[in-house]
Amino acid sequence: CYKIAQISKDDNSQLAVCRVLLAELEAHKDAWPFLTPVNHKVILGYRKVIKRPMDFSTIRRKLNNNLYFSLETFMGDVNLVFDNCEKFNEDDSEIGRAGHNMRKFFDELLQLKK
Ligand SMILES: Cn1cc(C(=O)NCCN2CCCC2)ccc1=O
Repeated sequence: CYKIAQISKDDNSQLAVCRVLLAELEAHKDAWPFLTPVNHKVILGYRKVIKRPMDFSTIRRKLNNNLYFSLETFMGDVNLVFDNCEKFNEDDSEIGRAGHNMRKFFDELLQLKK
């Protein structure tokens, strides 16, 4: 029984870390391109180019619906946001730079939480 309790406690503490990390990402000044899903009706070509769209509001919903089982699965979706951004935007563009800044910020957050 103790072992089962121990596993679930770790998951809960890991998920608590995910909530803190997501709140810090959402609060960053360069988070604006990533707060809501990219509107592919407005951003031409996005649906064709980006096979797995992801954004912070979707991550928030998945976290609230208990769809992340570990810090690793949460990190997979956060990195997907930044990988999509690099694929679709020039590095030397406002959104491209925001994506690089946010990825650096996230990597630094993870170092602190270790
Ligand atoms: C991540 N990403 C975002 C966009 C974008 O334009 N987002 C809308 C941003 N607007 C700001 C106020 C309302 C919405 C385009 C390409 C892309 O890769």
